[in-house]
Amino acid sequence: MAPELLQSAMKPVGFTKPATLPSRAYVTFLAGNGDYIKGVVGLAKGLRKVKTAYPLVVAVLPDVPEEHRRILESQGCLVREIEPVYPPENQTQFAMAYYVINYSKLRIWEFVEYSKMIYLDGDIQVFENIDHLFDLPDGYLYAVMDCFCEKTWSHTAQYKIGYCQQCPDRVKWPAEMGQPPSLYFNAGMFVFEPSVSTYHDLLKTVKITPPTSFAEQDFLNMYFKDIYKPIPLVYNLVLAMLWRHPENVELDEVKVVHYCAAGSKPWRYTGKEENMQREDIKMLVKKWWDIYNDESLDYKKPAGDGDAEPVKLQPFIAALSEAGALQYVTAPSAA
Ligand SMILES: O=c1ccn([C@@H]2O[C@H](COP(=O)(O)OP(=O)(O)O)[C@@H](O)[C@H]2O)c(=O)[nH]1
Ligand SMILES: OC[C@H]1O[C@H](O[C@@H]2[C@@H](O)[C@H](O)[C@@H](O)[C@H](O)[C@@H]2O)[C@H](O)[C@@H](O)[C@H]1O
Ligand SMILES: [Mn+2]
Repeated sequence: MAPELLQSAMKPVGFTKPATLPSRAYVTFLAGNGDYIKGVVGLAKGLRKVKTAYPLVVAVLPDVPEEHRRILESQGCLVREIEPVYPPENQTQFAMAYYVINYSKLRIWEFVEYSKMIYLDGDIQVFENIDHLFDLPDGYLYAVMDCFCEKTWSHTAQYKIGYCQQCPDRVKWPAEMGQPPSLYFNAGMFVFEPSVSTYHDLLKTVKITPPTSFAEQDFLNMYFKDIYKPIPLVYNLVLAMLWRHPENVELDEVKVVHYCAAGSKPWRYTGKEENMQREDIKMLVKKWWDIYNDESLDYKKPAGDGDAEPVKLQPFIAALSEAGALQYVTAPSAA
């Protein structure tokens, strides 16, 4: 090999990382300048604790302040700004007034640099690794079935007759009311495949779909009705299941907890609302705080992350020096 070639071969070349992006990622959604940032930081640390192999993308609305975005980046999150999505003008009373902003979740279908993503609400915590869900067969949307028993459902026919898909035999769906409702998922957690065509069709459809009380959750259930596949509730424990369907819950088996019951958001927990003094709720809120407060789970930028990774030259240099090799100079470290 010509000397000058040898020379260049010995510099710690800018060993660029492979161009391929991870084709899988977790994604969550953050709006406003309020305290949901704590939920997302907790989620980022929880995913790190379970040693997920994939990054966490945070889709942020323009109203998320720079300071919060920096906090998320300091926790290793990939922050992506999205534009809001508004439902058509409507007189609908959403179950919670702020649900209108949740339509903006639909923007995550445009994150097509990822072939498959797992969406998680910011009020979710992952206590056991669920990376295996990325290996579920393509072509479906996977999510956990919701429960219709909370007061938030009091406007619905199923609530009025006491029907819930979690226990379809307790109160059977009356034949005179036609078919029972299709299986309905909680939109706080789902496995999906970003797609430009689906994204555009979602946005086109949302513009002509009258909004309903559970906002984008109702919309997503309607839109994906034919490809929705239920997965076990261990992947998204909607807390109300603990008092509405305890027979369906094996708490020790639960991998993902969704703090969606009124008063259960750990970062603003007071214990005053109904069911919030339950021992299992207090235990789950403490589990969330233990992760949130664990500094050992803070993101540590890998040494030389993002810089050129010097090629390991020592063995090569040793061999050359034995062969009475030419004088050489190593380039300064990139660090
Ligand atoms: O002020 C808000 C309200 C909601 N969210 C995001 O929207 C998700 C859905 O709202 P929420 O979890 O409160 O609905 P729930 O599951 O409690 O019905 C949250 O988890 C957050 O990721 C947010 O970032 N800021
Ligand atoms: O915007 C609508 C929201 O609807 C869902 O929350 C509901 C649902 O879980 C009900 O079953 C509960 O009774 C209720 O408490 C809870 O808020 C999703 O968790 C959330 O991500 C979001 O889609
Ligand atoms: Mn939620």
